[in-house]
Amino acid sequence: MGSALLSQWVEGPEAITVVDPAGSDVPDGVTLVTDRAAIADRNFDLIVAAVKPQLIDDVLPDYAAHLAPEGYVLSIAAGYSASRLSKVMGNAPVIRTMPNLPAAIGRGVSGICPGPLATAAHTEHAEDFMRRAGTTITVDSEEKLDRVTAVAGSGPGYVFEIARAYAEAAMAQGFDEDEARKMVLGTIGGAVAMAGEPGAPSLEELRNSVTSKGGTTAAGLAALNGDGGLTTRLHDTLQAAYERAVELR
Ligand SMILES: NC(=O)C1=CN([C@@H]2O[C@H](COP(=O)(O)OP(=O)(O)OC[C@H]3O[C@@H](n4cnc5c(N)ncnc54)[C@H](OP(=O)(O)O)[C@@H]3O)[C@@H](O)[C@H]2O)C=CC1
Ligand SMILES: O=C(O)[C@@H]1CCC=N1
Repeated sequence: MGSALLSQWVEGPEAITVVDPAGSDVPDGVTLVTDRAAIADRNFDLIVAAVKPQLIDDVLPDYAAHLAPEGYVLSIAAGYSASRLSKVMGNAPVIRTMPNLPAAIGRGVSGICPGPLATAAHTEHAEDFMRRAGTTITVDSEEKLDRVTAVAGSGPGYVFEIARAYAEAAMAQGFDEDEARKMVLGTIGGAVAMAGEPGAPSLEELRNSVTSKGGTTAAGLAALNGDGGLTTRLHDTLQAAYERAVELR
């Protein structure tokens, strides 16, 4: 996820340093450091915590001394609370954000939640910074951010899985993989773009506009969600993701 954001942030004017012991590829213009000793005497206006939540306690304390006096920490980690991170970073100002993977093409959706000691200026900076990777929604509690995580952070995973299953079903109808992918992604992309047009009807109205009485869509929809099973499954999906975020706090 860090690389996805980096691909957009690199277009801006800031000098960016990535610390990655594995030495992964970084875009031109970004400084890669594999050993923290290389930045021993440097301070940063912003430190982005982009490791897995389970690694924060081990990794982040080493960076507390590298935060500039007016700086803040921006965490993209799921669940891990801002107050816990602030303590780990020597009582630093923290803002949590929850991006999602289409940030890689500037089409992400990022929740933002100011944490302990974050000033209005920090929040404004975080909003501007995350807007470079797509749209943002600022929420006033971490509880809400963990729900953004369930809906949007993990969301591309659900969408890719739904598209994969849809394509698999298309292949069972006799199409090859390329044909199935073209039809499924074209259909999803076209429908989503139509629903996103300014002044578009509600999602329910749009669904109804495809559904001729006694026709093929009605037959398909009855099988898809006639018993409400899909709706229940999606409620369960978001709840499970939210509960996992709570476990990671
Ligand atoms: N994936 C997603 O769609 C989203 C992820 N997130 C959050 O982003 C964070 C990263 O997740 P994700 O990108 O999926 O995980 P990845 O494992 O792909 O990325 C984590 C990166 O951190 C590197 N790393 C490991 N140890 C260190 C260290 N000591 N110092 C610096 N870098 C280190 C890893 O290197 P190596 O691979 O060599 O171990 C890896 O490149 C998580 O906190 C997650 O909750 C948030 C929103 C969406
Ligand atoms: O699966 C995860 O934990 C991360 C956070 C949201 C998306 N991916």
